Amino acid sequence: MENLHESLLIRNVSKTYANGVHALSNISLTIPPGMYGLLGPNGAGKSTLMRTLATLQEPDQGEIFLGSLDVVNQKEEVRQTLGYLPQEFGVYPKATAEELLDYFAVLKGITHRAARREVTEALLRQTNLWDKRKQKLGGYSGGMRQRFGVAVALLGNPKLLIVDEPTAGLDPAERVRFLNLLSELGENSVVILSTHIVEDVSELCTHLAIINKGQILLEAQTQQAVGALQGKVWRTLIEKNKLSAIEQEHQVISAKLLGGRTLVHVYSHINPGNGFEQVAPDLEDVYFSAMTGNYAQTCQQQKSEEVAS
Ligand SMILES: Nc1ncnc2c1ncn2[C@@H]1O[C@H](COP(=O)(O)OP(=O)(O)OP(=O)(O)O)[C@@H](O)[C@H]1O
Repeated sequence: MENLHESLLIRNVSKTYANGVHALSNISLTIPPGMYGLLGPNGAGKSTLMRTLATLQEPDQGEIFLGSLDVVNQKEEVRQTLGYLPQEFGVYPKATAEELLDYFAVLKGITHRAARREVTEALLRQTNLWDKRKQKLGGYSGGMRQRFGVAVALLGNPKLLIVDEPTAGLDPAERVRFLNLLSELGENSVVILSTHIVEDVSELCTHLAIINKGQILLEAQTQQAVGALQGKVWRTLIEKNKLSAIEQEHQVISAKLLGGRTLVHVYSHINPGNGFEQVAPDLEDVYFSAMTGNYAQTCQQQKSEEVAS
């Protein structure tokens, strides 16, 4: 069993906005220490959940516990141990990284000057910004700004670190640097990475949840989720105009352009024939299978096979 007294427990959380959008419908998740991926398309409800966990908005109903802390009713205590890197992270362009981090450290309650110098130096080194500490933030690249955001979020050694869509807009090299930084973060705190980019989760997160239209479609260990599709994913490369025929005959997981043709992945318990070949499943197959409802079918089938044996 996971370490529940260090975990983040989300129980039956719902949120409906004034315009009637059900952003979260009865969400329950158990998030253990370590890297956890919350994966879903635009509008799925990820930011609503992240802002709720970050005590910036309230759910209509439900409970959230970080260890023994009640996140909904003990906001101040939670904020003492929370790091949050929002989707839009604004910085003061005229301040240097060193100045602004020092300022945020004061706000976080690190009032002793020597202690503050030690903490800010350690964080600027950890985020690989030490050499750029005297540069104004207005001149930082997107990736450097995101890493500075992590330095701010890590002030005070948070037990809960929330990172909302961090790699959107980063170039490939900056993205890799940023993901490497996240992967080095302690295993003792809960780190939630909210994203619509499947590779971010597959490269980093031991556990994940897939969310769509305010509902959790899947909550699993990443490796196990991929393993459950073993032997059930088949691919073929076709001309684009054959896709609708394939869609009528098979359960299509995904279809994407590859060198002018269309690479199709389908879900099937048996060899679909017709030039399909079996392919080792990956997290993208899990994601699209969950989105199309095929993943739930896999789990149902596995359960009935277990009962039968
Ligand atoms: N303040 C708000 N008022 C009304 N509706 C909102 C508000 N914030 C979000 N929504 C709606 O709630 C749903 C979930 O939005 P949310 O931003 O949580 O999703 P998301 O998964 O983070 O998507 P994105 O990646 O596009 O930010 C969407 O339909 C969105 O339009």
